[in-house]
Amino acid sequence: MTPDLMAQGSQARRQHAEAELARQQQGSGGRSASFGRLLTEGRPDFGTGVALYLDDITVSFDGFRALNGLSLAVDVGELRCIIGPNGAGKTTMMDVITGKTRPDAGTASFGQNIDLLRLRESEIAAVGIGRKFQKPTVYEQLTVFENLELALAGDRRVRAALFARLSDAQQARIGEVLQLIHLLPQAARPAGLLSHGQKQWLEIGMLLMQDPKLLLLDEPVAGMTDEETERTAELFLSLEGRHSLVVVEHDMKFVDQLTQGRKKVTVLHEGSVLAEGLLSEVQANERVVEVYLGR
Ligand SMILES: Nc1ncnc2c1ncn2[C@@H]1O[C@H](COP(=O)(O)OP(=O)(O)OP(=O)(O)O)[C@@H](O)[C@H]1O
Repeated sequence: MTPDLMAQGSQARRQHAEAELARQQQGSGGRSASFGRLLTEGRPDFGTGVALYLDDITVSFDGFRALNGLSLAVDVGELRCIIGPNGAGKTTMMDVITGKTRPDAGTASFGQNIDLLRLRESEIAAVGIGRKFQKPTVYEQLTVFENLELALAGDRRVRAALFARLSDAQQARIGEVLQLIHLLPQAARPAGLLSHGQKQWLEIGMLLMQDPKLLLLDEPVAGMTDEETERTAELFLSLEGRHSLVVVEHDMKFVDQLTQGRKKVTVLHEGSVLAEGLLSEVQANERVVEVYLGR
């Protein structure tokens, strides 16, 4: 291509871009509307008040249905506890939401616009879904503060994150999270010296550094003392509203602390929802009692 043609081409592109921008500013539809959608791609639209929506999800492992027509909706800011006997499909459900397992059928969306089944695991984390596994995975040699600092980098590139200078806003955010997870006095301690419960809080803090809109927590109080369990309930209650939380848990005392006698609990069994309602209601449900007692 001659320099003249190149210049004409770049001028034409600039004119096209300017015209596109002008059309957008006038609020006209057509191409500008789709251009607008392109720009907001990746941000969940919570306009309907629903954060997570699973519909008729089926996952089979060698013909065995770990999830069998599972449908579930979690509202924006809601704290939802999921209970169910061993093998009910709770972990598989988390795996589907985070892109680790692809279902054979069904739909899964984040907000009303993000199709989770089309995204990779890293993309799902990037749109605002954080997952906490049962076992804490913190950097034992690094201090509590450094662990949170690393989490700011998102992809946990250790060297790059530790050598980058923190802005005032980032330092303030780390301070806020330290306070929230009750680890401010431990900020300079190596994470390896923390108790099991404190490590769990630190990992939750690391997730919070990314400000996820939805947090998935798998048996967060397993192995904690009663006091640590109570503090964890307080922490989750303080997150409710600002984040949606899905908590998979076997400890009914903890579920009771979280639901405060007024929040909905979901019972999974054999890969689908067996019952939904207040904890007292589902505990009185005969079918729920049967599956827990294995009759
Ligand atoms: N990769 C896999 N291959 C074969 N079967 C699997 C696989 N993953 C899960 N399953 C089976 O699917 C069913 C649901 O498992 P899942 O781990 O989701 O249950 P769960 O409710 O999380 O159980 P738990 O409370 O014991 O953690 C179980 O019967 C399990 O053995």
